[in-house]
Amino acid sequence: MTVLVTGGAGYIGSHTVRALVDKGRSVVVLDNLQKGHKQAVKGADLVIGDISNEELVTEIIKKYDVTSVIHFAADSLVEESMMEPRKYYHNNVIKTIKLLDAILKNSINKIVFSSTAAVYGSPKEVPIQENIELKPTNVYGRTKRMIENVLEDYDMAYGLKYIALRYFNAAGACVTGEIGEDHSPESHLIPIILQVALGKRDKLIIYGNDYHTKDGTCIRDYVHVSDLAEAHILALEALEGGKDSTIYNVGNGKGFSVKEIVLEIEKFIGKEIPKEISLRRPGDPDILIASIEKIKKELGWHPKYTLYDIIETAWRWHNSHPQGFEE
Ligand SMILES: NC(=O)c1ccc[n+]([C@@H]2O[C@H](COP(=O)([O-])OP(=O)(O)OC[C@H]3O[C@@H](n4cnc5c(N)ncnc54)[C@H](O)[C@@H]3O)[C@@H](O)[C@H]2O)c1
Ligand SMILES: O=c1ccn([C@@H]2O[C@H](COP(=O)(O)OP(=O)(O)O[C@H]3O[C@H](CO)[C@@H](O)[C@H](O)[C@H]3O)[C@@H](O)[C@H]2O)c(=O)[nH]1
Repeated sequence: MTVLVTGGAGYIGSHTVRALVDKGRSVVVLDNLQKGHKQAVKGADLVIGDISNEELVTEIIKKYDVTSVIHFAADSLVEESMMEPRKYYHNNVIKTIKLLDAILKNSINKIVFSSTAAVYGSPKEVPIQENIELKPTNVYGRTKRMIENVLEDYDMAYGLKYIALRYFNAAGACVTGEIGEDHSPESHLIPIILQVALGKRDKLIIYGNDYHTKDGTCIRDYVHVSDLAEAHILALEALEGGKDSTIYNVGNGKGFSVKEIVLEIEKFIGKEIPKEISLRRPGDPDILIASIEKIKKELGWHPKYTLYDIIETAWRWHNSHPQGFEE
C-alpha cells in the first residue's frame, strides 16, 4: 500500500510526504528535480525522473506496490505561464495525461490532484464556492482545469477515482523547521518579502495598486502548507474508504491584500520593508478567497494555522536557511 507522490521534492509535495511518513504510510517520490530538492524528501525513497516516462512509472508501481497517487508535479507560475504557454500545456497537460495512462494501465484507480484557485478567474462573489462558473484568467489555471476535465472523463470511462484539491496560496513552513519553501527564482509574495527583510533583495515590487479592492492591491487567501498536507491525507483516506470523485477548495477562508501582508510581516519582524509600486503582473485576478465549507463538512478538514503562524514558520525557515536547501 505505497503512495506514489509526484513532485514530492517540491514545496507542497515535500511537506505532504513528511506528513504521510509521520502517519506511518509508505511513500515513494517521483520528481525530475527541475524545481525540487532531494534534501526536502524526508523518510521516503526518491526516484529522479519524469512523470511522462511510462516505463519508469510502471517500474516504480511494481517495485513499491503502489496503490494510489498524489500528483503535485507541474509548472505553477502564473506570470511565466502567460509568457511560455507551450511549457505549461506540455508539462501540466500532456505529461499528466501520460502519467494517468500509465497508472491506469497498472490498475491504479485512486489519485489526489493538485488543482488551483486559478481555475476560477476573477469571480464576482467571494468566498468562492466550488460550483461557480470557471473562467481562468491565465494559462496556468487553464491547464489545471483541463486536467480536472480529463479526470472527470477518465472516471466515467475507466473508473479512475479522484479528488482535485483547488488550493489557494500555499505559504509557511513545517513547524519543526526542517523543510520549507525554496523556489529559485522565488516569485511568491511572502518569501520575497522575507528575502527583502534578510537583505537578499533591495525591495519588494508591489504589482499594481489599481485593483478593485479596498487598498488597490490584490487579495489572496493564504493557507499553511502543513494544513494543505493534512488535506491531502484526508482526501487520500476518503478515496481509500470508497468516496466518489469530487473537488474541494483548500484555503483559510480569509483574504489579505498585498499591503496587509507587508504590514503584518513588518509588525512581526519589527522593521519596515522597502517597497515600490509597479505595473500589474499579467494574469493576476483581483480577489481570491475560498469557501471551505465543503471540505470541512465532507472530510472534516479545517485550517489549524493562522496568518501569524504562516509568517512565523516561514520566517524561521528563511532565517535559518538563507540559501535554502543548498547549505
Ligand atoms: N504553491 C502554491 O501556492 C500552489 C497553489 C495552488 C496549486 N499549486 C499546485 O501544487 C503543486 C505543487 O506546487 P509547489 O508550490 O509545491 O511547486 P514546486 O515547484 O515546489 O513543486 C513541483 C515539483 O514537481 C517537480 N516536477 C515538475 N514537473 C515535473 C515532471 N514533469 N516530472 C517530475 N517532476 C516534476 C518539480 O521538480 C518540483 O519538485 C503544483 O501542481 C501547483 O500547480 C501550488
Ligand atoms: O513580488 C511580488 C510577488 C507577488 N506579488 C503579488 O502578491 C500576490 C500573490 O502572488 P504570488 O505569491 O506570486 O501567488 P499567486 O500568483 O497568487 O499564485 C499562487 O497561488 C495560486 C492560487 O491562488 C496558485 O495557483 C499558484 O500556483 C501560486 O503561485 C499577487 O497579487 C501578486 O501580484 C507582488 O505584488 N509582488
